[in-house]
Amino acid sequence: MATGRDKHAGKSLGSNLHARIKQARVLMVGAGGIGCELLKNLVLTGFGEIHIVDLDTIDLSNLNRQFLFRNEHIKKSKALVAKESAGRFNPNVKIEAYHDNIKDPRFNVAWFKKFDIVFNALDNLEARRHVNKMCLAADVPLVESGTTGFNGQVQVIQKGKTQCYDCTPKEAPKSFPVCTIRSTPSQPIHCIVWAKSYLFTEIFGTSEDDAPELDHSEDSENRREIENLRHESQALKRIRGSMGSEEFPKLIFDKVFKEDIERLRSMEDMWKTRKAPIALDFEDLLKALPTVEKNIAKKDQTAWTVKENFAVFLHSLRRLSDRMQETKANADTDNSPPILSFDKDDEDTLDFVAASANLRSIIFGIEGRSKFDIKQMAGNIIPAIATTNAMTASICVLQAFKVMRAVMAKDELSAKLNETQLTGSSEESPKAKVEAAQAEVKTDEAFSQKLSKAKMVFLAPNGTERRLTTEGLSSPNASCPVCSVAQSTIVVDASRATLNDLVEDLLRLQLGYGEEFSINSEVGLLYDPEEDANLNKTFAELGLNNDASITVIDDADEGARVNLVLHISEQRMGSEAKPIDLTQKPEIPLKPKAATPPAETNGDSRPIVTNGLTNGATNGDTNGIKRTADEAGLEDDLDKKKSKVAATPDDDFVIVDDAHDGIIVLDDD
Ligand SMILES: Nc1ncnc2c1ncn2[C@@H]1O[C@H](COP(=O)(O)OP(=O)(O)OP(=O)(O)O)[C@@H](O)[C@H]1O
Ligand SMILES: [Zn+2]
Repeated sequence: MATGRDKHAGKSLGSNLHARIKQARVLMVGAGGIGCELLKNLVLTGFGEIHIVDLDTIDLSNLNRQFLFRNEHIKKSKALVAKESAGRFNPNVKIEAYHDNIKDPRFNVAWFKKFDIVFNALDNLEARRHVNKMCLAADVPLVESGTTGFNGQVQVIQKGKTQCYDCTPKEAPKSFPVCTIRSTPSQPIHCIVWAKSYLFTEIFGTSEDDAPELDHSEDSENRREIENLRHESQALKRIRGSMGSEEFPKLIFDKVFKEDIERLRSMEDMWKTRKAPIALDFEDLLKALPTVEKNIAKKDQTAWTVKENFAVFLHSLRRLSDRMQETKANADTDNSPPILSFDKDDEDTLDFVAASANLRSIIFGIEGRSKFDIKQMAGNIIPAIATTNAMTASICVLQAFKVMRAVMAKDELSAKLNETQLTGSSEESPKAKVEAAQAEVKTDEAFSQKLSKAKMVFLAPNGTERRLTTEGLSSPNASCPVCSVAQSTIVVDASRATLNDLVEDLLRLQLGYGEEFSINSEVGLLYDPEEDANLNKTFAELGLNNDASITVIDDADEGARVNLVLHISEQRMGSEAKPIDLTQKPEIPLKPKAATPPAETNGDSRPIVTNGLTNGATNGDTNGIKRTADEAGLEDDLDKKKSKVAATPDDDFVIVDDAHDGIIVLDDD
């Protein structure tokens, strides 16, 4: 029976679920904006054992919303400080913290299997995808979440039952064609990307070729200009050599704000339907310099005039050049040449990018932006909102309750099954076997039925009918390259087994693969019919060690099977034993014939959230009319809850403010 600190949680959840939660072992990946809120919720609800992984240290800019962190924690590990701060809320909870990347090999499939449930509180696509894969491989439920500004999203993922994170394609971060940026800007963002990813990097960094914002694909419009632009960059690089000299600022200025502009302007075709750019004059602006306020760079809320931008440009260029010269002087001669990189929180780099972007905007007749706005745009900052994070984190926990109910249903039936087996006459009897199979099906059904109460939840800005909207969980996408795959484990003696053993013995002979297939590892292609250079290399030579996985892609024209993921378990085997073998022969279904139509794309690293009305319309909540209890799956517990809210709460939540014991059960239908 729940007492003391557990009383309310115990009453809200019902004693069975509450007791199970106390036994639960959970993993939380990411201890940032959502993570801090989530950890507090998990600890206060009474989840028994919580493991936290975060690779980062605390930054000043985290403190406004990551409330487990204080000034004195800056530069310390997020995971360790989060553990320390949240641990004080409930001494009964065991917390383990790891200051590490979740992709580290020590967090392998066996390690993931230890958890009843995993929560993602991450900020990037790559890590989200990795955890998604690990949870699929370990068959552990995952609660995935993300926020952007006022938008939030929570998704429950369970192998074989629901869509996984990769069932819907995700868009790569937004990029711009290189010609828009370099030749025909029309919006402030184009000039900001130019200043940050081209001008700044050409003068102080490595080449622009690496900038993700620039799309170098040579379509018909791009191709014409790209060659010229290469010449321009090379000329700029030559000027870079004169950094530190008196004439350096003028050389740069004349190059990018005068000569390049005049060259562009001379291409008359380009300006038939666009306003032609007007070059700036260094000497004219220099004359106006004495009239510019000294601390203009500090005024970050208003758009500066042309002479103010010029002043900030000159001043920041000098500061950055001095920094470069200084690093160069102190640099070890063996090391690669010093570079600076743009950082929105580095005042010198921000001033330079803001002033250069605005000067270019003026040239192209585009509206200038304040330094404050440019900081947001150049840093790709969508303001993180503490309230959105808090609401999203609480929805994660509400969804986790539903997952835990499903887990309980599974536990219960498995326990019964074990009992029957123990008391049964003979384990080998056909009757016992049939009973065991039936019980397994029943367990799976009970699990699925409970899990189907979980929802995909969207948090959208005001102005829609409801701030929170939900959608039932969809079944896995049959063509998903990540979850609609067959999986198996292979035991490998890495020093003896070659790729050829895998191809010939295991895949062709044992699993019946034909000629057309390829094998990929995390680092890329290992084998296909044209790429046989690795065949004689051993697993050890190919860097395929314990816990690595490889994917076999069947490319047969007819009857191709779904991708096969093979997890490697390294073992030393005697020289007479096969150096590579399957632990169990996997069933590999055929690929579905018709591809499912592409689902809605889901934004960049954090999910873009569909707006509330759309969701409402697709999930039966048409025009804000509330679904009936039956539609919402509440049929049998609505009455129970009305009479006595917390005594035996079962599946869904309805808002019932019970005057007798003051407990509010939340509506998340
Ligand atoms: N591969 C990873 N392994 C472990 N932790 C990760 C990994 N990738 C990201 N994280 C962590 O996920 C958290 C995400 O939190 P959040 O979105 O609030 O970002 P932030 O860096 O704290 O803030 P902001 O990006 O807004 O400045 C961060 O603490 C980050 O360190
Ligand atoms: Zn999937």
